[in-house]
Amino acid sequence: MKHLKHLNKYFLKYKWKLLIGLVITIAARIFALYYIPLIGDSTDAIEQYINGKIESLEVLRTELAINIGLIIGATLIAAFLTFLMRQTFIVVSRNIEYDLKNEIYKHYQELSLNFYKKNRTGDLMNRISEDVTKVRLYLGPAIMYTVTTFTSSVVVLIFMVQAAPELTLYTVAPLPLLAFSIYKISVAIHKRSTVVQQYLSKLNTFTQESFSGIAVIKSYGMEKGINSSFVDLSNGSRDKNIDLVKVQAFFYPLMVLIIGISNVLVIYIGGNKYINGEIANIGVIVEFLLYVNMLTWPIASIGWVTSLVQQADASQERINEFLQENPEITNKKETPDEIRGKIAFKNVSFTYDDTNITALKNISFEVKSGETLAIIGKTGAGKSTILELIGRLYDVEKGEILIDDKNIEQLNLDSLRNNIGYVPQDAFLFSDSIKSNIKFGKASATDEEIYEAAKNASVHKNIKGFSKGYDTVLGERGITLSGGQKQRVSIARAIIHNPKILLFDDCLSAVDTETEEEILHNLFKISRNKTTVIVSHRISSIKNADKIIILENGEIVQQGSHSQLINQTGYYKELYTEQLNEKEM
Ligand SMILES: Nc1ncnc2c1ncn2[C@@H]1O[C@H](COP(=O)(O)OP(=O)(O)OP(=O)(O)O)[C@@H](O)[C@H]1O
Repeated sequence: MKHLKHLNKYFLKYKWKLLIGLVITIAARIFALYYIPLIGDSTDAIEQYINGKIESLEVLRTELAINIGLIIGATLIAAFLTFLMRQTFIVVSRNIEYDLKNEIYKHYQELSLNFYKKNRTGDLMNRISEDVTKVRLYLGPAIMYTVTTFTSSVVVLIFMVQAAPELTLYTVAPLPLLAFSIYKISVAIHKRSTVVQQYLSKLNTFTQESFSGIAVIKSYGMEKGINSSFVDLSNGSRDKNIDLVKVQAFFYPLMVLIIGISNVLVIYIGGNKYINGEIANIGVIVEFLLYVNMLTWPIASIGWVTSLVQQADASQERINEFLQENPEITNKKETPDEIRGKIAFKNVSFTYDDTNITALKNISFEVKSGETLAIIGKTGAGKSTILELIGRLYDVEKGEILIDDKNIEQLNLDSLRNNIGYVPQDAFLFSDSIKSNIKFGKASATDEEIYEAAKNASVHKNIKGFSKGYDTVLGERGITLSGGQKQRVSIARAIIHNPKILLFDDCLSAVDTETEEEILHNLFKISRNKTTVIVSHRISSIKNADKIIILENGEIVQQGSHSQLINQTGYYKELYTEQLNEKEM
């Protein structure tokens, strides 16, 4: 139970509703059980009439009519109170579920990129959905049934002991066995349903991947192979489901068996006692039969609830594990900073935690505010890493990164990030309209501003060509943009953000040289007062940069302007000659 302590703050938040729920539950159970003594009473009245103790049929009728009226009244009140009970406990559990999901989601958003690399997306999703659902079963049904079980048991036992103390002992004796057996079955059900769930996620991942990769599957003619893998997985899933059903099949027969035993005990022992005159009225036996049946579900639910609580505790442990994870990148300064855009790296070395790859070694350079820096180098040289470090997606362990001559870690994180427009290598667009995707860079942007940004990214004409224009929906529900179109929408998003620092990570690779020229020309105009860092493999994209650095295996091997570099032997000159020849061919 120790992990569930995390939820105490929510219990405190909803304490009044829970308290009201408790009072309503107690009242509901008292009214729900009230009909049993009345039935006992009515049976006694009939017995007394048969024995001649009540002489007139009229008196018997009146007594029965009063009892029936009371039973109907009590049942109606109990039904209404039960409705209110669910309205309090279950509604509180839904509210806490909502709060908990928000808490986890907010925390996920604060965690650093490293966290996302170390943990699989499926796992993150499971903890915020499946695990929270399990915790909700503890918050709602488990607590509600615990309260009802406790109240019902106390009320029933008081009624039973009052009517016949010794008979009570015999009749309730098998019930703990019922609770224990249900607990055992619930645990077995839980184990097997976990396996069923695992198979289900395997099946889901498999089908999702095969649908996403359908073009590859078809072009390689792999449909049959994929189909047989799916059948294998489905067979596994079916077998595990059958295993689960086998255990579930025990649940109700076991309950019926144990209730049966209790009923037999009531009739046998109660009957004997009545014959021996130890019990005065036959109504007591009728009452006991009803009590035993009333007790069965609450007692059985002890086992079920225990297993629910155990599952919830395990789930909460998984949730807490992520909630206790501290963001590696933290804001160390509360007051905002004005960013002008000067960037300097001083002997920066950087190693990725997860792969232990040293991506940058002793890197030093400086870009003045408003200047353009270009980075070029072979694949894996560390170019993207430099951009990620400027956006402080990671902190460096060796050396220092300065923005406007201040250590990047001492700047207000929001100010820094709000002043950066980052276009990553793989343009990511949301499954939403093109307009919303561009507006992501500036929520308050007007249509004119959106068109202007798209024009500067040379994608306006393409968008206008779609039948729904800027309202065209992208992604699974909509159209798929070409690689170059995606890159340009992503550039428009960065432009509309109007940041002080623009970071372009090889984001013109999928556009033709003519469009590239056009975009670069536009960028030159709009980035006059912005610092721009462009990563590219094409000399044409970077030749106008104020400074160019050439990276090799994480080290700067050359730096200078285009005119300086083409006159030096090295990678830059080789690439330039190669690309010049390609153009001429
Ligand atoms: N998120 C990451 N986690 C671990 N290692 C990484 C990560 N990103 C990059 N690396 C490693 O760091 C090195 C530098 O990668 P980086 O992406 O910076 O190179 P790049 O020059 O941008 O390459 P490309 O031109 O192919 O994009 C590579 O060896 C890469 O495998």
